[in-house]
Amino acid sequence: MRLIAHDVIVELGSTRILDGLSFTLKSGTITAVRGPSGSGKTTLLGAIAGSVPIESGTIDWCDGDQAIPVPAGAVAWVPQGGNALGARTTLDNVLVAALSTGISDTAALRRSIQCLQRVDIAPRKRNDADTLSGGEQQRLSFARALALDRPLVLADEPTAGLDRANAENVVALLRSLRSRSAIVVATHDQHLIAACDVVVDLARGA
Ligand SMILES: Nc1ncnc2c1ncn2[C@@H]1O[C@H](COP(=O)(O)OP(=O)(O)OP(=O)(O)O)[C@@H](O)[C@H]1O
Repeated sequence: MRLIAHDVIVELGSTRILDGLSFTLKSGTITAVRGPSGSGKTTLLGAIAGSVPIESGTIDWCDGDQAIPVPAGAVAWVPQGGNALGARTTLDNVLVAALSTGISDTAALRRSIQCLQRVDIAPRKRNDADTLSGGEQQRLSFARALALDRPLVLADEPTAGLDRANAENVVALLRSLRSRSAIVVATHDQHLIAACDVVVDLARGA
């Protein structure tokens, strides 16, 4: 799978946020989108995911000879600061994602436990998500993304606010996901950038 962006322009209100971006992402790679605060990193992830409308240009999902708009069902989004339902258990949070893929209840439970083990928070599975630490919540977001099992993973500042050990865990997790997905991270973190295969530099949306 390749994702090809050509001359992408995004305007929000009267401001041009992305100004003619072109790049290619490939399955099996981790791409870092790097740039100063306000340069448009989150906006770019949103444009790829389809949640931010594009003024002009194209973002195509290419599988074999076919080029189509990025299917909503292809994207797993790991938002900055996590996306847990705080008053539900850690397991429920992952289960919701697993069940949304259409697998059976039994398979969803099995997959959810595996995903929690993979991010090393299975011992907290019965605890409400809002009792998890910041690092654990970040890992829970990844567990949800893993449970969705999608070919494109978009992670917004996945190591922000984490100590070095937790940030290293996230980097290891991203690298292990790489074999099955294309991964894009918006980040300022030099350690994470060093672990990526491709770096897209953004400055004032270009
Ligand atoms: N809905 C909106 N309407 C107008 N401007 C917006 C809107 N959303 C974002 N912006 C502006 O677009 C620019 C890019 O924002 P974006 O969040 O993509 O930057 P970023 O590089 O991810 O920043 P950070 O590193 O601080 O998270 C910023 O100047 C922001 O204020």
